[in-house]
Amino acid sequence: MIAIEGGPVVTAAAMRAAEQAHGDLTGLMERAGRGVGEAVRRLAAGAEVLVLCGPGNNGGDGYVAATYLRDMGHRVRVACTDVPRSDLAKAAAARWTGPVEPLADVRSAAILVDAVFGTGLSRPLDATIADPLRRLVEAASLAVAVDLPSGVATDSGALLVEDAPGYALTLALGALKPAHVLQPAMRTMGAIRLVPLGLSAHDLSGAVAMIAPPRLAAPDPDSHKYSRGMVAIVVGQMAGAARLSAEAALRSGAGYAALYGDASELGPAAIVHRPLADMASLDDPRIGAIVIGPGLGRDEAARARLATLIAADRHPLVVDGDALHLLDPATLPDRDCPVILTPHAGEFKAVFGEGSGSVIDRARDAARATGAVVVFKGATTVIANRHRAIVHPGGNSWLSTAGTGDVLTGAIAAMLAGEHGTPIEAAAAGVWLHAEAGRRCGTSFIADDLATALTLTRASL
Ligand SMILES: NC(=O)C1=CN([C@@H]2O[C@H](COP(=O)(O)OP(=O)(O)OC[C@H]3O[C@@H](n4cnc5c(N)ncnc54)[C@H](OP(=O)(O)O)[C@@H]3O)[C@@H](O)[C@H]2O)[C@@H](O)CC1
Ligand SMILES: Nc1ncnc2c1ncn2[C@@H]1O[C@H](COP(=O)(O)OP(=O)(O)O)[C@@H](O)[C@H]1O
Ligand SMILES: [K+]
Repeated sequence: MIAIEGGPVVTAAAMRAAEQAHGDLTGLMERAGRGVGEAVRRLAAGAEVLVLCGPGNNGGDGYVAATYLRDMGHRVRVACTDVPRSDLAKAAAARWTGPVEPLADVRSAAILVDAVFGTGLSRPLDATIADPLRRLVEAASLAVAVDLPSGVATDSGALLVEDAPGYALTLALGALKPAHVLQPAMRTMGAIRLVPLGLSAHDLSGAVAMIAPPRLAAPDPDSHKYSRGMVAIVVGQMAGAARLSAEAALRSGAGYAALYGDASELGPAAIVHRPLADMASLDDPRIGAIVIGPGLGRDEAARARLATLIAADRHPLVVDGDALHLLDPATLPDRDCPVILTPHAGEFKAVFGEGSGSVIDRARDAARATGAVVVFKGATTVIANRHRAIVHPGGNSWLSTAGTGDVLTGAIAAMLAGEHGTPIEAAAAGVWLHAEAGRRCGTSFIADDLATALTLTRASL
């Protein structure tokens, strides 16, 4: 089992293609089943294991794992939902010489290994499988899913079973699949670990990757406040939101954060306040990124300011909150300066409509249509540009409190202004810092605490 940070996230079809490109299908199943067997053996500590096998290759992995456990002298029983149907599963089942019990009334065991369905699940589970599976998972003291919990749709993360039971551990085979990073599937999986199968990075070269911690260097010895990145924030009707973004930008490492507009002088004294008589005030070439949207309001003045900034095309932009409701996405593709859009689900729908597929698919489609970096926020956050996507599978659900999105906007703007990588890398760095600050904040914190925590989060890198 190896770390999964930065690794690929691969759809069912791409996984099958990688398997074909590899060629040695028997070898892959051997490695998968053995990897599962080794992990289960370590965790089972001698307790009896029940392996449930389905008709396809997921079931084949189960037969290989059961055979390995038996050969190691472990107490193991096998039950099946159906006879093996794929050639690989037939060959694997033939090497299991013990009894195979029918699923319906099989006795539970302390350790349950679910190898019923993996990436080949094609429709909802019917009750003849779902009911005994749920009973056995719930009766086990440790339930382990092989590749995916049976009942989880690989590419969308949807649940194709009612009252899906919860597993302690899911052993992803070869690579993570979208369901390993998407809700509601993820909440049923317990800890997720990867069993490497030796598939080449080239064969797995999906365009979607798990987020990894950013590499953020300390300021150069000769750095000054502007070289560290200057962030300008357009203030609208609710100045508090803009202040949160400004504080987050500074605590993420920006050297200078200025609020442009009518803001009260509340908040950290380090935040600079400037009037916004006309948009020419934002022509300052030292500005590295402009934030527009947090607390902006949706009146005509706000709409005009956004349109002016987009048309001017003079600075990188981070467009959030209210500005997303005022945005005409058709104005984006021809810009030279990067644009990062940070919608939550409601804002995403307002700009791009419902879209189709998973949040990964929808974010990628939006990025392709606009040329912008799209940060689709939610329990899982997807950061996409025209060519690739980076997924943050969330973490602390206490982030669901007002103002945390404004903090994220500031963190992303700081990374963009500080030129921490390409725009998609800057956006991903901001998302990572924000989530890690959220993890450090624990429970029932407020957005102000989250902004404060960014300083120590940055220090941890
Ligand atoms: N890719 C790789 O690199 C590697 C992949 N490996 C493993 O292969 C797994 C994928 O195997 P797979 O393609 O055979 O699909 P799998 O999940 O076993 O199910 C297909 C079977 O289930 C059936 N079926 C489907 N839904 C059903 C339902 N609701 N109710 C009832 N039946 C249903 C379906 O029947 P059908 O839809 O045709 O009627 C078919 O018979 C993957 O997750 C991993 O574990 C590793 O071994 C090695 C490396
Ligand atoms: N359940 C959750 N789990 C993890 N992160 C979450 C959850 N809910 C919200 N977040 C994160 O919190 C932030 C909320 O942003 P947003 O909805 O724009 O809030 P606001 O508009 O109040 O600032 C986003 O970064 C989002 O990814
Ligand atoms: K499974």
